[in-house]
Amino acid sequence: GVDIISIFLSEFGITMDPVDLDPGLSANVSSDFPTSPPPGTSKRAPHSIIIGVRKGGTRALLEMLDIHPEVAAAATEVHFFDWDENYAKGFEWYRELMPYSYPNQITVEKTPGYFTSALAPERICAMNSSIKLLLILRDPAERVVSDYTQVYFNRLENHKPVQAIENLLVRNGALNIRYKAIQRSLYDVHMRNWLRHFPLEQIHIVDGDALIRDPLPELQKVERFLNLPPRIVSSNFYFNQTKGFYCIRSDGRERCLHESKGRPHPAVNSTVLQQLRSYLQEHNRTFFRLVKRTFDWQ
Ligand SMILES: Nc1ncnc2c1ncn2[C@@H]1O[C@H](COP(=O)(O)OS(=O)(=O)O)[C@@H](OP(=O)(O)O)[C@H]1O
Repeated sequence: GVDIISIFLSEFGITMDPVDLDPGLSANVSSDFPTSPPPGTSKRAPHSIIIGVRKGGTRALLEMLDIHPEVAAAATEVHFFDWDENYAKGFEWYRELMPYSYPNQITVEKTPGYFTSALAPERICAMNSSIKLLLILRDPAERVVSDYTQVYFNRLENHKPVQAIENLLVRNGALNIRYKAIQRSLYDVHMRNWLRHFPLEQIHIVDGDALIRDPLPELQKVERFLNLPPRIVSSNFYFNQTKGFYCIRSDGRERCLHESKGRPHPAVNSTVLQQLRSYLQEHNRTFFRLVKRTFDWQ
């Protein structure tokens, strides 16, 4: 049940878990916003939430969706539904953190921790049971390595000791399935929790690997899901050779995501990686059945 998941998730890796630093874009975005709200705008509860997954490409998805003139994106991660101390501040506190938007716009926030939070689904459902949810997922084994890499760099920055990924993935010769990064990649476990509160049709899954290779088709699917008129076009994206990722061109400006997005991953011992992949395989299959769709995660 839900409690078992949360106990399981919180049991291991707390000490190595960073506050989720997500600086967003490297370009100066704040200068776009005037100090007083534009006439005719207001702060409104989100019409859609990007619920995760951590390291799935949530920042890229939000920034790319924000190209759309009818989208108003929250500037920072809010962590309202997954952090009890924020949830206790109440709904008005949450709404205040939303961007000013015009009546024809939809408000979108992203907090990657919602997907693996035991309580976020019922809390979001209590706010708005017909809200449209966006979930961006990538190959769950690759996600584990990305998660490790994020923690690794945060620890380096904070002058804390770091470990090789194999030391975290393996305990006493076996795969350490209690490692938090692995737990977060059990998409079937978390998805079940969401499907208890929302019908599958209300959760659109964005293929995070496809978004990296070619963002436009994934964004077009999101436009349709959100009933937005098609406004995002191929010239909104250009491949930056130095970064090795697509960057955004919009309103006459070009910008890439922050340098913490798209970091090189460490090489993982192939036997350990194989152990990880075979452990995830059964969970992936269950997940495909749950969402009535497959992904090329192998
Ligand atoms: N266009 C573009 N530019 C840069 N990075 C991109 C892009 N599209 C997707 N990604 C992938 O996004 C990964 C980070 O995911 P998140 O933003 O969800 O991370 S976080 O949970 O908010 O920390 C990040 O993971 P890493 O590669 O491990 O750094 C990227 O692979």
